[in-house]
Amino acid sequence: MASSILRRFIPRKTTWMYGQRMMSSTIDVSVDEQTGIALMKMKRKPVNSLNLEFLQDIRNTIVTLEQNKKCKGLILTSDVPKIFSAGIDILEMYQPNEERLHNFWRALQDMWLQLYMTPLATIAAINGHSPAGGCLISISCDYRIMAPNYTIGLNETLLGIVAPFWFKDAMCNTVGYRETEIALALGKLYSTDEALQKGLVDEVVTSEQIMEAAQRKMLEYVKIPNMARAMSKQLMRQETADKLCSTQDSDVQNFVNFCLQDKVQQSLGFYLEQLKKRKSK
Ligand SMILES: CC/C=C\C/C=C\CCCC/C=C/C(=O)SCCNC(=O)CCNC(=O)[C@H](O)C(C)(C)COP(=O)(O)OP(=O)(O)OC[C@H]1O[C@@H](n2cnc3c(N)ncnc32)[C@H](O)[C@@H]1OP(=O)(O)O
Repeated sequence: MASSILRRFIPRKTTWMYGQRMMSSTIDVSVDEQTGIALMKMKRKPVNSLNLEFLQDIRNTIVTLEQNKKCKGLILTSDVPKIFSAGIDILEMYQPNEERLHNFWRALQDMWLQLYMTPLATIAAINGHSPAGGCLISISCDYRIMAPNYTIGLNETLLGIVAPFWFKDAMCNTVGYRETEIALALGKLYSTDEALQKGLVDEVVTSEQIMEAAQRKMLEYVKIPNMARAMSKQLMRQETADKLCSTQDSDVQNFVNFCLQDKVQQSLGFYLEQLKKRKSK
């Protein structure tokens, strides 16, 4: 179902499959062939930040699961305590190698297109903080369950950078135009309760209950006739995905030009310093 455009790039082969288990250094995946449900745990320590190779691994895993005839649904969660994903690895954008920067953004686009449009049913079990790119992964799933006392949102402006149009579109599709406008301007990180209230997440359960809740909800999804469910998702999302598909090259170039500006580099350097200072307090 994912359009042929999404399959133009062959992902790196760094994920190994042992029967119903797939492993890479950053991802652990198991598939329950009885239920058709796969569980993907992100484990790029310390904070599941998204660098080039991790993004390729995530996409590669989704492609492999799509090819598994027995797999119908995917639950995404984190193996890192208290952090779902800290978003993009800021070190990919700070003082970058230009060629790698191109490849990095392309990998982010490709991962997003694969996840957003996958015919698999997807549930994010958000068991930790989920800023920026972490929020993007969450809102690209079909359903979100979050544990209490964490934060989620598109906080890019706090770093002196701007969420690209496709982050904005995915957010708008989730919480609506006005809420997105406010959220992006303020770089708003929502508490779990606020996120539930605004519809950024669909359900809140304790950390202890989150996997069970995700499994329960996923059983509802995989019970629906597969093709009908996948086509209804395509109906809702294709237009948004096509907007990026038709402008991928210029989006990479805009990102690279934006990142290489002195002002942006200064902001990123400052933000990284703040992160380190906060830690030493
Ligand atoms: C014209 C426009 C065109 C195109 C668009 C232009 C621009 C592009 C925009 C790109 C979109 C960006 C998306 C993003 O995802 S940006 C990243 C945003 N992420 C964050 O702001 C999160 C920052 N991190 C935190 O808030 C905390 O770390 C967190 C996740 C709450 C965890 O807290 P804690 O458990 O206390 O852990 P530490 O803070 O001590 O962190 C441990 C360790 O990890 C480092 N780190 C944290 N986050 C990141 C990160 N995102 N990237 C890289 N490194 C990170 C942190 O510095 C610590 O490092 P140390 O070496 O000190 O151990």
